[in-house]
Amino acid sequence: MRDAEEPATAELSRIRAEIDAVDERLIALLADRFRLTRAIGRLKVDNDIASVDPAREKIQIARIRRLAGAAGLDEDLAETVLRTVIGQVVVDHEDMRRRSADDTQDQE
Ligand SMILES: O=C(O)C(=O)C[C@]1(C(=O)O)C=C[C@@H](O)C=C1
Repeated sequence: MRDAEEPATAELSRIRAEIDAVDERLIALLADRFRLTRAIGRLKVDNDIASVDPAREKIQIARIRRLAGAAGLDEDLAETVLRTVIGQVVVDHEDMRRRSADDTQDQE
């Protein structure tokens, strides 16, 4: 029994190491995305542009669903992940807006 389990344990460890590497890439990509959305947030705050752009989001969701389908990934899952990320971006932009307004008030 023990001998039969060992290859499975080794395979489990090998796959988990691959998962850890993928997670590392995911985090790096997410950090890249937030660096870009922070730049957009700065532009939006400075030019008084709304944080949420529903038309843009509609295009993004349709695109991500298409990409997920082509990659054999559940389209609803892909949409949920993107909506979660975008939701957090909007929170981030609103924080930037609040901080910017506070700074302006402090200077008055
Ligand atoms: O493209 C923008 O205008 C953004 O603010 C970025 C972003 C996104 O995270 O992709 C976030 C909020 C908007 O509603 C749409 C898209």
